[in-house]
Amino acid sequence: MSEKPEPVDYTYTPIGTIHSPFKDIVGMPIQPTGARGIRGTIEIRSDLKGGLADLERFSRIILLYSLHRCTGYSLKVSPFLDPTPHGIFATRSPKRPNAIGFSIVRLVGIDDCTLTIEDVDILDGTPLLDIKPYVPAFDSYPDERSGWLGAVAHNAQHAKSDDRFQ
Ligand SMILES: C[S@@+](CC[C@H](N)C(=O)[O-])C[C@H]1O[C@@H](n2cnc3c(N)ncnc32)[C@H](O)[C@@H]1O
Repeated sequence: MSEKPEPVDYTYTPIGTIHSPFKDIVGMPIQPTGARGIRGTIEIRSDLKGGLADLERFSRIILLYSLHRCTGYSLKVSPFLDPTPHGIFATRSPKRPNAIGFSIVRLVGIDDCTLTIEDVDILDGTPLLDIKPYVPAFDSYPDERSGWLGAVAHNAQHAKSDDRFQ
């Protein structure tokens, strides 16, 4: 019988900090589609500046960040867009076993270690873990099934967060 591997803990050091107009997790956009044109900035650590080379030629970037104001989680949640509970991994709810957020934002410009971005659904002061270029040829599958979100995803354009994940 093969032995079950021991789970390993990983530690990540943030590569920078995301700044946005949102100081409170309540009453803010729940996805970038509901934050069109809302501007923020990212301050990248100065020792990582060289890694920003060539990024300005991409109009969208993928941000992976720590949802640092969340503590704890439930395996079933009633997400913002549906009163019916769903398994946490079938939702984008912020309270998760590993509270990692994912947003595809517009890259407006880069000045030294400061990135200006738009379509920001992220709290001010959020620690940034990684940036990847958004590549439609890699990352877009518009004809795939969207589960329970298929019928309601468009509501994210207007929905605002409440206190259910505080
Ligand atoms: C529904 S989550 C979606 C985030 C991301 N677009 C995703 O899909 O992973 C967005 C909500 O998380 C909350 N939030 C944003 N930044 C956060 C942070 N740093 N810590 C805790 N909650 C945060 C806000 O209430 C926001 O409306």
